[in-house]
Amino acid sequence: MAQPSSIKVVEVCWVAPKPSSPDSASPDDQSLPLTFFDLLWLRFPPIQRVFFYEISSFNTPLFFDSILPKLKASLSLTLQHFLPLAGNLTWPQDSQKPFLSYVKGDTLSLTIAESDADFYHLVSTNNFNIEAKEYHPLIPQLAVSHDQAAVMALQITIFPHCGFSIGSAVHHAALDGKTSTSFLKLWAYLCKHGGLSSSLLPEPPKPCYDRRAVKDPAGIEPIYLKEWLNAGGPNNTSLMSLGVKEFPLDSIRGTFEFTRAKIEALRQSVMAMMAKKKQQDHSVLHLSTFSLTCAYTWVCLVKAEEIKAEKILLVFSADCRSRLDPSLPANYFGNCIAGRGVVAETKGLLGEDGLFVALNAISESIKCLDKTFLDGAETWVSRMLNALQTTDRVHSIAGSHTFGIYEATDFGWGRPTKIDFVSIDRTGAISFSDSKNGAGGVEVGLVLKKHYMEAFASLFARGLEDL
Ligand SMILES: CC(C)(COP(=O)(O)OP(=O)(O)OC[C@H]1O[C@@H](n2cnc3c(N)ncnc32)[C@H](O)[C@@H]1OP(=O)(O)O)[C@@H](O)C(=O)NCCC(=O)NCCSC(=O)CC(=O)O
Repeated sequence: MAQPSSIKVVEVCWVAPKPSSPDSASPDDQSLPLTFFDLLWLRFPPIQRVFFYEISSFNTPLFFDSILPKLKASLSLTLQHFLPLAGNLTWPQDSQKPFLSYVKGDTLSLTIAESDADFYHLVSTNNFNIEAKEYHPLIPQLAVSHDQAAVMALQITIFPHCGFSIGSAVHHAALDGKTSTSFLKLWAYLCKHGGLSSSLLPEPPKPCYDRRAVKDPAGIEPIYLKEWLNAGGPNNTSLMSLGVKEFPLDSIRGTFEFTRAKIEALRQSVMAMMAKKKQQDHSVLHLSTFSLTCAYTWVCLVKAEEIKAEKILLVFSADCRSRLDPSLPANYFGNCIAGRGVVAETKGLLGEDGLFVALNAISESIKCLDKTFLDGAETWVSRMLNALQTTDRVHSIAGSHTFGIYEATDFGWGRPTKIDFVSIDRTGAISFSDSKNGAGGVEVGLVLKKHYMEAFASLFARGLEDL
């Protein structure tokens, strides 16, 4: 394990969105209602991520004289298009429901810190000795009170002679993974290209704030509001996060890669398995990159954790932007995801055909998505609140390999050396992203107790070797 390290806050900056014209002092106020997709996450703790950048000629004067001014100026320009991120989620006493609000003068909190931790230890991927808590000092606090919560906070941490990290904390009621990734993509693009459009690379799209297209004929919104108002006391309009189970303190982080070749080999082996079983209709399984990598990871995890329960639940999100009728644009700002619960018998997952069992369950859920993605949506908040109170292990997926996060977060000093989903140590989720090594690979991240991580690592590697 690493030596204890210390972190020093150098400065807390308040970054304002850049005015759209030199004459205006700051952008106009903006208020945005929450849809039922947003309200689902109202009292969910922040989503936390960290991005590490290694720079060969890095030194502290270079950071303060050149890198930081560019990061700040491009952040201010990006916020011009993402005003709610500089604002707050608020629930005034006289308002029936909370909403997002940006008012003139609102700013985003950007903390600048310096760490003496071993950068190379923090970015290592195959030693399985990064304690989950070692990333916590790299993440800023998101200011939350009963009636107001910051939407986003950022922290840039310098590692002298090595590079820096960018840590983010984001309120999930304001935006989902697709929108938060689009913010990072635009920030990185504007920083790299000095705020100018590049003729070679198109500028990432700006967000769309039109919420009229999100229809709620089933009246899900009042159901969610009632659930939240009754959570933790009657008529409770508090925005404070509800207690989430902490993961054991001795948990460690692990990152695992599926190369494109291994994903293909996995697909071929499943098809061969199906042929052997004389199930000629290959179309019954949805053999996408996601379902294959998700099923494989799930089976390894159930085996590694020696799950004893009779059945085990896996929850993943489906992006509904293109699934709604009429559809929402891909750049729709906010939340537009539906939770999908998949249940499988633990015995089946642990058996010889475990991968097949997992794939079957995941495929079924994905195949009927277009018709049923909002079925049971009225119970999502109550189910989430129940899940918070049970001790049962639920496996879930955070992020998506389709977001292309490694590829699009080069701020001008190269792609990230490592990206991690810090908050999975609280949620116990499996994080998904594109692979650091690119080429169509997928990276999954986990936080587990050390002996489970070692078991998982061995199962993961052995299974792929055998393909
Ligand atoms: C439900 C799904 C997971 C199912 O994924 P699948 O890949 O199995 O299924 P799919 O129908 O999307 O795609 C099937 C195959 O078609 C391809 N495909 C799909 N759409 C395509 C398009 N428009 N053009 C070209 N190809 C396309 C896919 O690449 C895949 O091929 P191939 O086999 O090559 O792959 C996904 O559709 C989805 O919604 N993903 C986004 C989930 C998400 O938003 N997560 C973040 C939650 S928020 C969160 O977690 C917090 C945070 O991140 O901050």
